[in-house]
Amino acid sequence: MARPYVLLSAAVSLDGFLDDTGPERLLLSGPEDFDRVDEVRAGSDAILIGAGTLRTDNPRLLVYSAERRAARLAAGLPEYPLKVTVSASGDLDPEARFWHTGGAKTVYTTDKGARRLSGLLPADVEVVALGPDVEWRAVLDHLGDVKGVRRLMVEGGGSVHTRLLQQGLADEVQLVVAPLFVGEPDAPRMFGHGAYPPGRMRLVETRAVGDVVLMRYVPTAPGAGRLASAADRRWLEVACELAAHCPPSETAFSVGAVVVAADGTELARGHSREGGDPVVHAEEAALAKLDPADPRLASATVYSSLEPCSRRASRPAPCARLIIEAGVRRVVTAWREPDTFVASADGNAVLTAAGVDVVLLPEYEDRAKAPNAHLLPPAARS
Ligand SMILES: NC(=O)C1=CN([C@@H]2O[C@H](COP(=O)(O)OP(=O)(O)OC[C@H]3O[C@@H](n4cnc5c(N)ncnc54)[C@H](OP(=O)(O)O)[C@@H]3O)[C@@H](O)[C@H]2O)C=CC1
Ligand SMILES: Nc1c(N[C@@H]2O[C@H](COP(=O)(O)O)[C@@H](O)[C@H]2O)[nH]c(=O)[nH]c1=O
Repeated sequence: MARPYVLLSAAVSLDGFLDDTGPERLLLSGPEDFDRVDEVRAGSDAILIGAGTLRTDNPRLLVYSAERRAARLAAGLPEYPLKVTVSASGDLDPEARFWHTGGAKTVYTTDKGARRLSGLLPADVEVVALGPDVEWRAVLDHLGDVKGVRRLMVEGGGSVHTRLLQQGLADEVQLVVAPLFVGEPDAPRMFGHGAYPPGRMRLVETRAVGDVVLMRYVPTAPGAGRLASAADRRWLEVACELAAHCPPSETAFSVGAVVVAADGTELARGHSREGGDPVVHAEEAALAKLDPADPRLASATVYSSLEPCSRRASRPAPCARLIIEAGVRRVVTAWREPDTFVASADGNAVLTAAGVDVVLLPEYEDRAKAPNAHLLPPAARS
């Protein structure tokens, strides 16, 4: 399962609105920013909007620069990214410009919505019925697994942005603030009410683009239970990067680990053989940096590039036990331990039996394996 990277993109007024209540679409971006948006579109495999935006804005959602379209073709990509919309009701105007411009189009809808749309839309539009409801995880899984979308740009509107962020499914927010006011209480906002991931997002870039300011944020708060969030993927990537920086060894794995509080604060990180200790494991090194009485451990997540060990010769306590004793209730890992040093390692099962939620994200397995390729038989290296 390879879910796409999900980038939320929008422009808001200084008082936080996405649009006004007038009949015309409010242009918040200036020419320079619309050109930047065009560039982001050209770098995406698909562009998604909610049915509300389709009905209100009647957008085309094209890549307007001929050079960018030519570059896509030269790279072996379709001239235009796939256009995607999501509608529970199936209340979509077949005359809308969305259907009659650009390249391929897909609609995600309910079984009921699909019945309503049957025979209405142009024949080349794919209608995907996802059951009684449209679950965002199902949409993203279908886009990744079936449509081969790796990078998805979401261009609103407010309901779609809100749901994706609240469900922990947004990998990045690109928000532009435009120097004007809307001042209408009923105008749509970028984000609505409800429960958002806790804590602070991480600011990764600010840039003036003409008279607007672009801010790029990435999520930090781990997911909950056995469902993986976008932030989980980012932290697991950090663990895999740490694994790549371990002192090399012929007799032990290179592993990276990060301990992250529920609000997205990094509590500690560690890697194999850290600090000149030839046998220390990544999770052990990270947990050793924390006060065992730290109250944040009970709701923290441990990210480890390799399944935590359940048996070891070098030290009495395996990492699965250290994690359980630390009071941590959630572990995210990329790679099940192979039989290289221990037969039938079962750290994930030990953790699960102790009530810890274990999330395995096999799409990161190759990254976790990379610094360990010399320890694996050729067939198991990727
Ligand atoms: N300034 C900017 O950058 C942008 C501004 N906008 C503005 O935003 C406004 C539109 O926002 P909004 O009204 O919130 O509409 P949205 O575009 O967010 O679409 C909401 C609709 O999407 C469908 N939908 C969303 N989630 C689901 C789900 N889980 N299951 C099923 N269907 C789902 C529903 O369609 P259905 O009702 O058919 O069931 C729902 O009504 C417009 O005024 C537009 O101009 C939009 C984009 C960018
Ligand atoms: N108004 C607004 C945006 N609106 C987005 O652009 C879509 C229309 O694109 P197009 O069909 O190419 O004209 C529209 O439906 C909505 O998703 N985007 C922005 O970056 N800045 C803006 O100020």
